[in-house]
Amino acid sequence: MIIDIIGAPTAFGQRKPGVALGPDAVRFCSLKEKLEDLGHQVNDLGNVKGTYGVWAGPTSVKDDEGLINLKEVLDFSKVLADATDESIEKGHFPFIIGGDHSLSIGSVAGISKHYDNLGVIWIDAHGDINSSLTSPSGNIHGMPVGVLLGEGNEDLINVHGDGAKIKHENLVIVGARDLDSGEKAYIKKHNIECYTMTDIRQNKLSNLIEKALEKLKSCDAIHLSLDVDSLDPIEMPGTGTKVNGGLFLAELQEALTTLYRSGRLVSADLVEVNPLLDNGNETAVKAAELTEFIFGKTQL
Ligand SMILES: NC(=[NH2+])NCCC[C@H](N)C(=O)O
Ligand SMILES: [Mn+2]
Ligand SMILES: [Mn+2]
Repeated sequence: MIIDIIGAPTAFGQRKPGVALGPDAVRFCSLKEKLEDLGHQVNDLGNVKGTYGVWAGPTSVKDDEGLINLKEVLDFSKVLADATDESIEKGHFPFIIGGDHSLSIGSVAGISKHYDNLGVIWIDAHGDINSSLTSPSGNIHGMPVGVLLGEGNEDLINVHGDGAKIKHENLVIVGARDLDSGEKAYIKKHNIECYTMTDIRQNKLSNLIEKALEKLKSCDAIHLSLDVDSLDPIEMPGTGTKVNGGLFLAELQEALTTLYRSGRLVSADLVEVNPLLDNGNETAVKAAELTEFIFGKTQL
């Protein structure tokens, strides 16, 4: 396939410095060469730039709805949506490296324009399914799934086309272990497919990915959104909202192999690598290794 690497160095969706350095930290792990070795053609499109630069900084402000850095997130989302839309339009596979998880508002908006029934597999310790009404923090990186489902701030919902970008039945959350009370209620109310860490320990991750693919069988394409905090902090120390009791690298590699073999992925985000919180560059190195499995690496 033809892969477009799109760096999305946004930090506006949260309040810890460093996550905007994620795209370069991952790309510097010979990412392009690694994917070329797997037989793909790879275009590194560099980093997307919003009007407000990359640093949220201490000037972050809450608006009336309690959202932090709304205008910056909105601006970045629009620019990124144009980039992913264009990549899909060309028949390429956009691979977006973050940056914080608010970037998925834009990346998925651009991709979803091309499909009637885009499925999303969201691998994350968190649900990211808050809205301004339920968010405990005001950080928009805790809200992208909510926004994509059509909840919360209208301007965010209407990025790159009016209204919701995905349907409740086309979403599967995997690896959840730190859901806010409003998120738990929302997931139950809308009957959203959600595999917690307990489910994963009882059933095995790759089996649950098979189940997710079955659940999404009527989708015309699938987008993967991979938050590195889905992995245990022992594996991924360099990320801003760590939660103990997470995935191990080997089981996620196996699950990504299952996803790759399905042939149904059309796009993916890899988010929340923060080099300033890392041990050396360990998290970015492992993120680059995981990326190889998204694109078909085998161990034999
Ligand atoms: N993409 C992430 N790391 N999200 C963390 C969200 C944490 C918390 N649920 C919040 O809404 O503030
Ligand atoms: Mn997330
Ligand atoms: Mn997370």
